[in-house]
Amino acid sequence: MLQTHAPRTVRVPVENTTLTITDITADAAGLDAFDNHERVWHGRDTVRGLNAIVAIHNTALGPGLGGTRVWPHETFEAALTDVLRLSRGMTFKSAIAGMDFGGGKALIIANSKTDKTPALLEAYAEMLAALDGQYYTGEDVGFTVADADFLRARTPNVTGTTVGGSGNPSPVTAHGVFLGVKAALKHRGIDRLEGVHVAVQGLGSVGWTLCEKLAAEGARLTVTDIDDARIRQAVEAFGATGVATDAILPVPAQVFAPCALGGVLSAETIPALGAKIVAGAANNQLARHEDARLLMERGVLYAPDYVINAGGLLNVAAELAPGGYDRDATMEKVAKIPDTLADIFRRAEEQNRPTNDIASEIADERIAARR
Ligand SMILES: NC(=O)c1ccc[n+]([C@@H]2O[C@H](COP(=O)([O-])OP(=O)(O)OC[C@H]3O[C@@H](n4cnc5c(N)ncnc54)[C@H](O)[C@@H]3O)[C@@H](O)[C@H]2O)c1
Repeated sequence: MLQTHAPRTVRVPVENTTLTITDITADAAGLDAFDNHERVWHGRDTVRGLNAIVAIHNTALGPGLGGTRVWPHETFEAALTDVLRLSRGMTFKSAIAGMDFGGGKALIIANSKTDKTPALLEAYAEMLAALDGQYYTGEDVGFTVADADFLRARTPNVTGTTVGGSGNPSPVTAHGVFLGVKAALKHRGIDRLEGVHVAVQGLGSVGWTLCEKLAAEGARLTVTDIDDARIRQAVEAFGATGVATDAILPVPAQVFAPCALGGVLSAETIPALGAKIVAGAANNQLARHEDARLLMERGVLYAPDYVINAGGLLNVAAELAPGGYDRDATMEKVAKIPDTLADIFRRAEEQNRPTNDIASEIADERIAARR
């Protein structure tokens, strides 16, 4: 297993570069989302257009591992809040999946369709290299396998590459979510997908593959995306019903599968939720941890996001294991996601507590044991 590199001062600015990397941990500590992050770095290169944050939450179990998101947040504070919440989630995701990695995440503030130039990625590769093993990255929203390969040719701290063999993590994430949807239905006494109505929000890499799997077993789909073309494709491919983005939450489906961005379930939106199960891929589905209690009080079974969507992380982490990527061994680990969920659902019910309380307790115990 990899050696943990404690966060420390990075050797930047590197000679002959326009990149600067600043430790902004103290600034980040002022935000609600900070939650004792070990280190937060800001990489800036005005010449090459890089404006990136790398957040390292907790390295008790190993170096920070988490994808790079490319998203054009309107303010730096919004970006920082997003990356801090995502990074913290990675700590829990790794811990509960039994992995020897810590929580980390990166966010490049940019539009992935228009701003993600080779020069920007070059600068980002320099930033990752300078962090020298504190943080390993991979795909997330707006960051593709091709981007990962581009970085991997310049720095070793990159997973989810064709070079390392694991490639795109999204199909593996989707498979884990699919198994998780079934586990949630099973907990509610439903043993087959045929005729089950699932509302899917977001038809990107994960959401689309999830729809394929659900449709193949006879589920009835209602779908949405901000991209109308994607909705039309899903209507054609799966016989799905397409709805506007603001109409997905109230759909009276059995399962709501959020597969877009985070924060969709909040005190404001939960009263409108039509489904009695929430099981999807998106990270940080709840606006606040406490919102899981609102779901529980409404009789909604919530599959904690970082438990159900751990497939992709298991897949990319396998690239870093001794001996390299082993697909069969990885899929065996993914196949345990429904067991973990079933255990969480059972304990939550017995103790009359929200499922995410139980999940974070299990993760905390593992981190504390290592300390
Ligand atoms: N890709 C993975 O392996 C992986 C692993 C774990 C978690 N996740 C999480 O799952 C989610 C989806 O990831 P992805 O890789 O499929 O991303 P993606 O970028 O391929 O897809 C996201 C989709 O959501 C759509 N979308 C954005 N905002 C929307 C809105 N308000 N309403 C409806 N649709 C909207 C986008 O148009 C896009 O089609 C993200 O939250 C990501 O962090 C992904």
